[in-house]
Amino acid sequence: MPTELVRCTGVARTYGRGDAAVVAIHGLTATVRTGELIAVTGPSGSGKSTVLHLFAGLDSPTAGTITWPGLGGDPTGRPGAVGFVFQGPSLLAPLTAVENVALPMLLAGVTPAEAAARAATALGLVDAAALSQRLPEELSGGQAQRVAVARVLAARPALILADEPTGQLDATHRDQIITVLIETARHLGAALVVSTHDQRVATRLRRQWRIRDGRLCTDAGPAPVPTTDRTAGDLTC
Ligand SMILES: Nc1ncnc2c1ncn2[C@@H]1O[C@H](COP(=O)(O)OP(=O)(O)OP(=O)(O)O)[C@@H](O)[C@H]1O
Repeated sequence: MPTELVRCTGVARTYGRGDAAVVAIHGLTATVRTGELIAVTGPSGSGKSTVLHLFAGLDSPTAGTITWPGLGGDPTGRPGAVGFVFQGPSLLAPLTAVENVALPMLLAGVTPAEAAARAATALGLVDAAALSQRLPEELSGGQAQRVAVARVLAARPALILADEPTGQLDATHRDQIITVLIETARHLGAALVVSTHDQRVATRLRRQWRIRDGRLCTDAGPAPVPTTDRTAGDLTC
């Protein structure tokens, strides 16, 4: 029986106030369960990153509620529960690639020896083993993105949130990264939520969510969502 990892009810996120207010997300009622593979697509500025940040507990709703039943509460207080691949640069500048990958595991209490072994394996999975001793400033944007993916994979989270994880990658690495994210999620029994502009990435995932003007919709994509896979009453607009 899949476990509910994230449950959103009537969630809105508004930035700013008054005339300057931007309603990034509204009326979001959705659930993410273990084992689900979800693509979040939509135009630039439609609210994809906001949804992922809310799911991670990195941002808070201005209306509605978010709970994390299967994670035991707000994931920000639980190192390792959620893995987040950020859209922009996120590696810590003073640390080498392998140290960046190992750090979240060390913070979660993994022994240094095991963290080192898992970091090396994860870097290999994203074709970045040869980059392990480089500092972030010595990596290209795409190489840094692959290291950031390795950092999440190695930590073995229950919920993997990836915000445009292939945006800076060539076609070969794009396919490799989405494959390794899917295979790792399946192996862990984790849920994977990927925001992307790239339909070739979106179609690799089983559920398709489309966001338009801050509202979450289903989308008749190449991987249509079976009606039994929906949360009743949500995801329509
Ligand atoms: N910190 C902020 N302050 C004010 N407005 C913001 C802030 N963050 C996001 N927004 C606005 O919220 C809306 C949704 O932004 P979001 O980054 O979630 O979109 P997105 O779909 O991820 O875009 P992209 O595909 O370009 O990354 C946009 O109108 C954006 O300008």
